[in-house]
Amino acid sequence: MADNHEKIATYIRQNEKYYIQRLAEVVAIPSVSGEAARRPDVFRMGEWLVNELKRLGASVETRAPGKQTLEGKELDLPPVVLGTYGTDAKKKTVLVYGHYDVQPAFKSDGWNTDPWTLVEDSQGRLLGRGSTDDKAPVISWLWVIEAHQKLGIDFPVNLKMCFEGMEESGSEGLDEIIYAEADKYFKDVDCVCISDNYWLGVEKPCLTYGLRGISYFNLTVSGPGKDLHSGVFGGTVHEPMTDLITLMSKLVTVDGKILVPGVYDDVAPRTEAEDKLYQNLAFKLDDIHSATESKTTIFDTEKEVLMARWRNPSLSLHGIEGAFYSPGAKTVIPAKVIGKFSIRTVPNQEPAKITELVRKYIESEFAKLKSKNTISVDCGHAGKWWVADVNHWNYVAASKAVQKVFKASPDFTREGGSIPVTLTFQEALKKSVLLLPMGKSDDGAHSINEKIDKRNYIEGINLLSSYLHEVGVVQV
Ligand SMILES: C[C@H](N)C(=O)N[C@@H](Cc1c[nH]cn1)C(=O)O
Ligand SMILES: [Zn+2]
Ligand SMILES: [Zn+2]
Repeated sequence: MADNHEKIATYIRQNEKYYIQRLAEVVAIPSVSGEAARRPDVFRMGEWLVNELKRLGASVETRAPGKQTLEGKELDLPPVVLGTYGTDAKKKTVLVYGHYDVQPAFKSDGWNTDPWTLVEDSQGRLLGRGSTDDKAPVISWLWVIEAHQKLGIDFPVNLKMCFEGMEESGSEGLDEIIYAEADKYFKDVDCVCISDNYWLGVEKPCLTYGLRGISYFNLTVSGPGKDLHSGVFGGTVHEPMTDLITLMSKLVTVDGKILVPGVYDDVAPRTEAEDKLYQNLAFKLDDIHSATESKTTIFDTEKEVLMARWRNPSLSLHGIEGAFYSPGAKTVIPAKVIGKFSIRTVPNQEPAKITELVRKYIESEFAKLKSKNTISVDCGHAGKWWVADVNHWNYVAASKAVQKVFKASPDFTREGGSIPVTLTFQEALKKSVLLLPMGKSDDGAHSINEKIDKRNYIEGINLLSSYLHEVGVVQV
């Protein structure tokens, strides 16, 4: 196996240009799940995966998750792509998951280059929307298959792949498919691996065993029957924006404390064992300063920053639909505005309870305004937090793979982001789920100038391959 590891690693390094060119191909497909106009591109990206899987000899099935209403239009949800490579009863079966949709991106947001054209800069960074989240990790599974074929090396496991196109928009319909297929398509799965998050810092690889959940809210304030002239009607009507901004200002303090009563009640108390976890991690305040390109952190110690990210809930205000936001000076009173905010949830918070607390609080604050406008509060999508057992052989195998590829033992980390399907896999399949990130903390996922470092991409392919080989030799 040692020889195979070296052979594969050498082959992958030699084919760096090919892998970059293939990444450029998929970055050029603007598969934004959150924009109705981009839905055909999400489908196109799904088809790209289907075709590549077929080219590599995998058997491919798709599942249609149904329909959704977005921007007033009824749209088909993009397919869940299911690929199977190998069905040898003597081998372990590894299920890998990733998503082929991406966050929106506009050059005018502040990108230095066109978000849909992969650009390699002088520092070896591969810039483009979806480069790190999650296109490079998803296609890397394909390159692992291809490298084995080119080298004539026996594939170490049976691989089942599940790629979805709605992760950035709440994974609509996916849970139902996983539960329905638990005893069918996913029947023989022994463990699950997801590559869709980031190293804690920029130097050291990590394995991730926990995620926060997310409850995403829409707070709608409606008033006049149409947008109004502020010179004619300003001061005469209750303005939806004024109500909305008043309500949104009551959700969270400037230092991140959530103001919704009861929201902290179910947060798990800290333990001594947990306190020790924060020691000796490869994480410095400089890492968050470079990742945020600022020194705007609320906390001044690494431990407080990590606790805020991993084990405490947070509430972020994201935007206002219907508000005037363009350059210029339009003197409008918007008739209806929708405030968007989300709460990242942690053990042992329950999404249903969080929704009720938020609704009750906003309604009581709105009543105090004595406005004649109307409001509605709804939770657009919610996914639960997840924590895994790091002593499982799945983690041991991944740890050995990291050691082989990076000559370092990984940190064990939790993550502030959310991948709700992680918990679904754990609960529906009753198997260990591992997060094996490829990218770094400063990759700028969801932000402008998103990138993955060339080294992380290329060695990431190696890492996924080594991980499969380590799983292949596990005796249980
Ligand atoms: C961690 C993962 N790569 C990610 O970015 N997840 C998103 C999921 C999401 C949920 N609602 C919208 N997007 C995230 O954590 O924001
Ligand atoms: Zn992602
Ligand atoms: Zn994402």
